[in-house]
Amino acid sequence: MRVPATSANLGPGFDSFGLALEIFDRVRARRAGATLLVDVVGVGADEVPRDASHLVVTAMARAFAAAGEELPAGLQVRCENRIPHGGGLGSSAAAIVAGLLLGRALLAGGPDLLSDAAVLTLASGMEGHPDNVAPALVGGFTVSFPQPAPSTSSGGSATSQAGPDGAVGVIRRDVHPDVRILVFTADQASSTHATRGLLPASVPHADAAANAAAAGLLALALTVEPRYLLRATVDRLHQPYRAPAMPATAALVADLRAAGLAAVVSGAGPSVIALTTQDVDPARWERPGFTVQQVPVCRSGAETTGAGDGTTSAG
Ligand SMILES: Nc1ncnc2c1ncn2[C@@H]1O[C@H](COP(=O)(O)OP(=O)(O)OP(=O)(O)O)[C@@H](O)[C@H]1O
Ligand SMILES: N[C@@H](CCO)C(=O)O
Repeated sequence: MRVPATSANLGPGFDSFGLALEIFDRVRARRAGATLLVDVVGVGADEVPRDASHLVVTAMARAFAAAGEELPAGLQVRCENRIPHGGGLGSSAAAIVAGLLLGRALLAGGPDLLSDAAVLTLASGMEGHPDNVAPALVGGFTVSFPQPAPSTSSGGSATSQAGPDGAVGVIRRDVHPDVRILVFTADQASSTHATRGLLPASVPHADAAANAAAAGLLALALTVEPRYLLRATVDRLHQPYRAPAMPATAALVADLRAAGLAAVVSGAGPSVIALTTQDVDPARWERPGFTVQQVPVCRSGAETTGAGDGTTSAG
């Protein structure tokens, strides 16, 4: 199967907004032999485990467990990775989504046992937030939100909290065709877990209000009114608190914004994306520590292709 990179938050949409990008990890799995074999090539190959603790395998096991089954002992998994690990481009979400979808595909009657909605909720639970896994699954621009539990949905409002099962909903839209995405991939890695620890437990009301206004505007700017992109990508909830841990990222975002480009920290950083309708030469923005390229939005999300021989692949 092939799963896209994703950029989460997009400035003000902390833990909710996400965008799928045409940079792909490709993963294959098949029932074979009597033991688990994990083969990894590409980005991060020297750093990830080759046993059942590999994130793709963990997610496959989670899909089997959700169907009341155990992961088969004999399994071959091959990962060809292009999404940088710890870069803020959704590598862990891609691994989780790949594992859950491959696990479902290898289960007899998998799609009946595990709906797409169930996969989204399982993936969000594993990742800890839905904003990367949602676009990795469905592509495009996504807004994720807590779903009220079915038992409480009648009369529920848009402000309902997540149900007891932590169910997640998603709305997907195509990005306006004039919007181009520049991706500044950082050479350095940064742990999302660590940089979430930099965020305060509470924020000033004025900052929350500013983010609410920007997030609403951004949903419109990305889909119908791109001229508002710069104003819509102001964030006061996470980027200021993370800036001291990634000064080069903060400086790049500031420089791009000063030039009129709607730049934001990608996910938890340290990579950066800029959203623009201008015809920008990426070479003009080359910086030490970053690789810059224009990347199309991935409209399709994760794609699975069964080989019909017990092999399931994405990509
Ligand atoms: N393809 C993969 N295979 C196995 N493990 C992976 C894979 N991708 C990510 N991981 C695990 O997830 C960690 C990175 O996750 P983390 O959430 O910190 O960063 P990210 O997902 O790249 O960035 P962000 O969540 O900000 O978009 C890696 O260090 C590794 O342990
Ligand atoms: N919303 C998450 C995204 C991580 O990719 C965060 O900013 O921590």
